[in-house]
Formats: sequence, structure tokens, C-alpha cells
Amino acid sequence: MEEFWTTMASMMGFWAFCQTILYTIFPPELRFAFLKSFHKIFNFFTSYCYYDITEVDGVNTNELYNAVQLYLSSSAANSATRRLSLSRGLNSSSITFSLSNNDRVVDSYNGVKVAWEHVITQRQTQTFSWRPLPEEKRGFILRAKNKDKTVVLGSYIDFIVEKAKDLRRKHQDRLLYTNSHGGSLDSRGQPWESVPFKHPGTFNTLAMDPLKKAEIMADLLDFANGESFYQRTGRAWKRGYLLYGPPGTGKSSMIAAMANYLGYDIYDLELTEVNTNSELRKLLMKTSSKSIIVIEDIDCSINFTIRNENGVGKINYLAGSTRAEDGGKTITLSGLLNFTDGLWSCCGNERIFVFTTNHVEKLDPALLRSGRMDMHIHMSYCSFSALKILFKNYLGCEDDQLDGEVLKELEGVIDEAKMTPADISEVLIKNRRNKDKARRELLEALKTRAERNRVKPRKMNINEDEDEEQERRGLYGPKQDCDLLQESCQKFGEKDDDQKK
Ligand SMILES: Nc1ncnc2c1ncn2[C@@H]1O[C@H](COP(=O)(O)OP(=O)(O)OP(=O)(O)O)[C@@H](O)[C@H]1O
Ligand SMILES: [Mg+2]
Repeated sequence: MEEFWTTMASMMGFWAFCQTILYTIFPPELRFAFLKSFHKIFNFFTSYCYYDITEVDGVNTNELYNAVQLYLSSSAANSATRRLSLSRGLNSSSITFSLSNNDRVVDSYNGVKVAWEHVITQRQTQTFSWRPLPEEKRGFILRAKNKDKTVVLGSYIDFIVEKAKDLRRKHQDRLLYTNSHGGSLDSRGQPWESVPFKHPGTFNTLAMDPLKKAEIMADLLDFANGESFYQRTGRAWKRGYLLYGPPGTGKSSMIAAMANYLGYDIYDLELTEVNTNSELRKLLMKTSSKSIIVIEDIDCSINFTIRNENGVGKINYLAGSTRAEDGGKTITLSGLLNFTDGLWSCCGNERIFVFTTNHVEKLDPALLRSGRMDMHIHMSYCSFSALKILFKNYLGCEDDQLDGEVLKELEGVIDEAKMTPADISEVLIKNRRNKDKARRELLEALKTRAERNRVKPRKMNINEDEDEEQERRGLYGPKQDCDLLQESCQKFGEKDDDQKK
């Protein structure tokens, strides 16, 4: 308090001094002109401009708000701010700093000083809106001097966005979003709920053919670094992957590896919770860039149909799923196609769509065509090269530490056994403390399975039976690649077109 009064007294003294000088030096007719010019000069150097960055911008979440929040959370922790909000999400490993309500932090960039204020106000009255608005209005106010306007708009904001991207990639937990309450919005106007994504799966731990793996990794990296390519070629910056194969072959593990590799969030879209195409569109609009949008088991999610082999009519794969029995759900294949490929799919950037299925033959070829699902990845039974990765994961054995004889035996039987990585993992986990026993038991299990397959090649179990059927149709099998799949899909499409003609 004492300090305050001292400052006030000296300011008043200074003001009295300035007035005396003004009255002594300037004659009355020049006094006004002097004050006006002084005011102009003072304004030039000291007047401020203000920028509002609100959390919700029209109907979309304002990505700049999130970027600023992240950027300030890193700089606020080291600044002289005396009050900060600390939070730690459920299961999250890191503490997040953020500005408390109406608090300020000063930042400098290339010699320019700016101040940020975080403003949270209660929404007074619910104005008319087609969707529920959040109860709180949040936003940042950026204050900068007028003369620094060009630096702020020209490069400071871009700098923040880039920095936030970096921070997100390095420090922040990945988020796993789900639309558990369908497409409807919560009190904050969000249709997605999120939890920290903790899956430790990486491409290193994913057991699959190393060449195929390297190809996928290169493709992902190309995509993530391809902003200028997509811009130049006029393509939306998105990519689709279809993962197909029997259960337990690593489709979900692959998605985790993709997210961890690129540092993207995952949106796990539960299609059965979505009622209409417009809800689906809303969900899409609320996804952020740098994310993977996943629809697991797409053949089971919705009443999709495919053209039959003669191109006549359509076959429903979900028995009895007429519209009435679906509870009036009006989500359609065309709605989904628009979701992945239509104009609305471009309402964000750098997004990957991943569909998984155990029954690729049940999908409509329209869903599989290039440009929609750019890469078709067949996740198949465990191969010998994949087995070595599992040995490394679970037993900690490198190639050269493995007994040559046992390896040979394993190699001889593994393809015929048609065991999934999930099945093999189980055997290895159970015996992980005794490597020899693990290898012996695995060899036994593989031999038994191979023998069974030899004796009873058909009707072994429902999955193997289906798999054989798919091999027979040339859609997928241990040695098939995605070209066959595409060919066969084209075939369906052509037949259908002929029929239409
Ligand atoms: N290729 C693989 N590499 C490493 N681990 C795997 C692989 N495939 C399966 N596993 C192991 O098996 C378990 C099941 O795998 P995952 O959930 O990825 O299979 P999926 O193909 O998605 O099966 P589903 O079709 O039933 O969803 C995982 O916990 C994982 O540890
Ligand atoms: Mg899965």
C-alpha cells in the first residue's frame, strides 16, 4: 500500500511539472496544437489492439484456441504468473498448467511484448441456437501494441500454432475419443468424450512382414509430411487405410502403432451409436486435424449392402435390419461415403481414416475404391518373420540367440498351422519365464494345428472356414495382396454398372 501511495505522489508531481513547462514554454495558441501532436505520438507508441480468440468459433471448435492454450501452458509454467490452474486428466501422466480465469501472462516474441488474458464468462441467457451451446464462454484476449500488429498477425500466431503442434507431438498424451452418447452434444457442445490414449503398441512390437511394415511406415510418413504435395495437387489432405483379416491378427494393434508413430489422436467412431447422416457429419466436423478416425468392424456396424456377384439387386448382410427394426436409423452408405470422401471430409486437415473388418467381402466396393481407402492392408496369420518379432517382444530373444534347429522346425510348420499372432502371443506370455518351454510348447501347438488343418482342411472352426471361403474368392489369403482385392472389387462394380445399363 505504501508503495502505491509513493508512486501516486511521484506521478502527480511529474504531472504538475509537465504542466508548468507547457504553460511557460508554449503560448496559449500553440498549446492545443502541441497537445494534439503529443497525443498522436503517444498513441502511436502506446495504444493497443486486442484480439479475441474464442473457444467455439461458429459451429466449430476454434483450433487456434487449443493451440494458444497449449502454447501458454508451456510458457506460463515458467513465467512470473503467480496464479495458475493445474490439472491432470484421468489416467494422464502429465500435469497441465493453464491460466486461471481472468489472469494474464506476458509473452515476448522477436522483441515484441504481448499480453494474454484468459476470460471465462457464464453464458447469461441461452440464445436461440440449433444446438446446445456450452454453459461457459471461454476465450483468450491477446493485447499487443498497434505498431506490432504486423508481427503479431504475420508471424507470431503462426509461431504459436507450430509450437503447439510440436508440444502436442512431444509431450501431450495422445487422446482417444469416443462418441459414446451418439452424435448428440454435451454441455460444452462436444459430441466426443476423450481419455488419454495409453496403448504402448508401436511398429517395433507389431508382428508382421518387415517389408510390408516398412512400406506402411513410409506411406504414413509421406502422408504426414505431404502438406505441400496435397496442396499442389488439389487433393484433400487425408488418407484411408482398410485393415482386413481374421480376428487376432493385429488390426487394432496396427492402429495404436500408427497413432503412436505419428503422434495423432484417435477418434473411435461407434457407428451403431449414430442415428443419422447429419449426426455423422457433425461428428466429423468436431474432429481435429492430426487424427485417425477409426471405424472398427465396419461390416458389423451398419446395414451395409454389396452388389451381388451377378450385379443384380442387393444383399443385406445384417439379417432383418430393415429401417424400422433399426429403430428408425437413417445412416446410409452414401452418408458414410460422404463422411470419408465428400466435401465435408475436407473440413479439417491431416486426417487418416481407418476401417477394419474381418469380412472384407461384405463391404460395398464403393467403400473400397481407391481414393477412399487408399491402402488395403491384409493382416494375416503369423508368418515366420512375424514370429521372430513375437519372440523378441515376449521372450527377449534376438534372432541369433535362438536355437537353429528349433527355428528350422518352427519355420517348417508355421505357415501350415495358420495361427494368429494373438494365439501365439498367449502361448509365449504363459511361458515367458522359461524360454525353452515356451518354444517347445509353441512348436507343439503349431504342429497340432498344422496336423488338424491337414486332416480336416474344412470346417475347422468358423473363422478358418470363412477365411478359406475368402481365399477361394480371391479376396484375401495368406499370400494374397491388395491388388487382388481391388481387382475383385472393380469386377463387382463393373458388373453392377452393366446391370444398370
Ligand atoms: N500382429 C501382431 N503383432 C503383435 N501383437 C499382436 C498382433 N496381432 C495380435 N496381437 C496380439 O493379440 C491381441 C489382439 O490383437 P488385436 O486386437 O490387434 O487383433 P485384431 O486383428 O484387431 O482382432 P479383431 O479382429 O478381433 O478386432 C493384442 O493384444 C496383441 O497383443
Ligand atoms: Mg480389433
